[in-house]
Amino acid sequence: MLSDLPSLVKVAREQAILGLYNESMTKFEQVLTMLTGKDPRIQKVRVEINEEYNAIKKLSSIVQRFKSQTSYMPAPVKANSPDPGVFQFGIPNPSYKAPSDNLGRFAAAPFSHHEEPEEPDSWAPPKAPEFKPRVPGNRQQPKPATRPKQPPQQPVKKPPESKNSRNYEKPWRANAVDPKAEEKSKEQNKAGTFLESVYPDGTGPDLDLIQALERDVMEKNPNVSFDDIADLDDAKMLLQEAVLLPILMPEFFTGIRRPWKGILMFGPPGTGKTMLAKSIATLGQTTFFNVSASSLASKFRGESEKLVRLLFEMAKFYAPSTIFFDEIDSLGSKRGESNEHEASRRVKTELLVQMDGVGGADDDKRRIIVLAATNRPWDLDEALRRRLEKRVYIPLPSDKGRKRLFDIYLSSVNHKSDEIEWSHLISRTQGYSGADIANVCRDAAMLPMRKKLLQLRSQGFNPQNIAKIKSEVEVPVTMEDMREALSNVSKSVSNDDLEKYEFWMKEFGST
Ligand SMILES: Nc1ncnc2c1ncn2[C@@H]1O[C@H](COP(=O)(O)OP(=O)(O)OP(=O)(O)O)[C@@H](O)[C@H]1O
Repeated sequence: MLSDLPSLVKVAREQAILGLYNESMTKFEQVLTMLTGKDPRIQKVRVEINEEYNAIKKLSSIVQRFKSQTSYMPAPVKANSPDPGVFQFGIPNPSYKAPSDNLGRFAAAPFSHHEEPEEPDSWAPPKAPEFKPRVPGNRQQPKPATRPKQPPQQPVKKPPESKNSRNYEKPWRANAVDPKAEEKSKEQNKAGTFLESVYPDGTGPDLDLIQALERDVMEKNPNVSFDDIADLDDAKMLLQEAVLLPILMPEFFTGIRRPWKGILMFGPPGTGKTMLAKSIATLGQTTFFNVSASSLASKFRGESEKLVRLLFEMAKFYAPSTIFFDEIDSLGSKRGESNEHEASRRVKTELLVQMDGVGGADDDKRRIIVLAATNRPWDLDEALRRRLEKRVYIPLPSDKGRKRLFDIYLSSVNHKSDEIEWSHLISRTQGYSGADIANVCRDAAMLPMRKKLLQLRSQGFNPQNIAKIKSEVEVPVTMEDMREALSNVSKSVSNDDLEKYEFWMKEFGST
């Protein structure tokens, strides 16, 4: 991971030189996020990069301020104007709003605990004069016609090789980061949390995002086994081969045999795609990150790209990891308002960049598995589809699968297995998804209680009456209950949709 830093810093500097400050700052932010750990050498580099970042930030805000002058309406120059020559920008447009820092919170106070005076011997950004727009009231006070003073040009000196000066080449020299020490500090970091490694002093600008990821997205142990999932033998086999083997025998999966960048599970809703992702994470003993792609673009609006970046950083930290994007199509398709679309476009771009890094030469990158699921594969953005190299169809359960589903879901309730007409249930539930069958079983298991409650209706629902029926509701589920439940719960997938899945599978699917 650290091996990418020199090139990233180089690009960031070049962008700064070209005046692409926002792009440059984004790169520097990336670098700062990567510079984690308590190793004093890494921290030293971090401080130096942070200084460089702050200098560019300052420069950027000065430029922003200059740009904002274009929002001023040119004022008619009066012949007897008391102050004709100071500024030619005229009267401020009342609707004008100062441009907010479009970098958001990340740039608001990023890693800025090391504000130091700039050192001219290393890298002194040219200082532009501070521009203060005039307010109309100021026109009364005449001022001499003058241009804002330019600061004296500072000669750019070659950085001396002294111990205390900042030399931007130094950190990336071979001996700057000792690989062994890096490995060790990595191990030390792994003892703690990602948050501790990013913010050793417990606070930082992205604290809330990292906490949200750790709280809502990360599951250390999803605890779902293949046995909990009915049917889907082909999908299980394919996922084992595509996901688990590269973790277990990484030396084999190199070159053309490199692991897949991402795996897409597509098919009707409620067929066990999420369960499969969890079971793969459990089997490979990986940390599981369960991300709802639709909430990425809405809930974390404005911060979604950063969230994606942090997500992959976190996944590397806790590697081996499985990142599961549910409803991945929501990142590809256009939706409603224009700003919403823009937000999802940006987050998708970041996702593509991050996915390109998965499976690379870096050990941690190899041990990240990206799984995604969708019920609408035809809505998937092409670029995303290309990265999701393996595309697995998760169909409705077969006859055998439906029998297994009934076994799984009725096993937790008392039922008379001999009296149940299994063949009728199996044929009657043709076209039902796993989730539909779970609903049938739940409904059947609730029926005895519902019937009792109906009897109670006339007497009223009070604690005494409820206590009376408690023992009476624990009766076995019968075939009659199953029939009734079947008439209450319909299938949720249409035949038209099934045809669409088959068609898409033929066109883009993998076997
Ligand atoms: N093959 C299966 N084996 C066991 N349970 C299943 C199976 N398929 C679906 N289920 C049941 O359906 C519920 C929903 O499954 P899951 O969330 O994995 O489906 P999904 O395909 O991810 O659905 P969606 O596309 O709507 O997100 C599960 O909690 C489980 O109760």
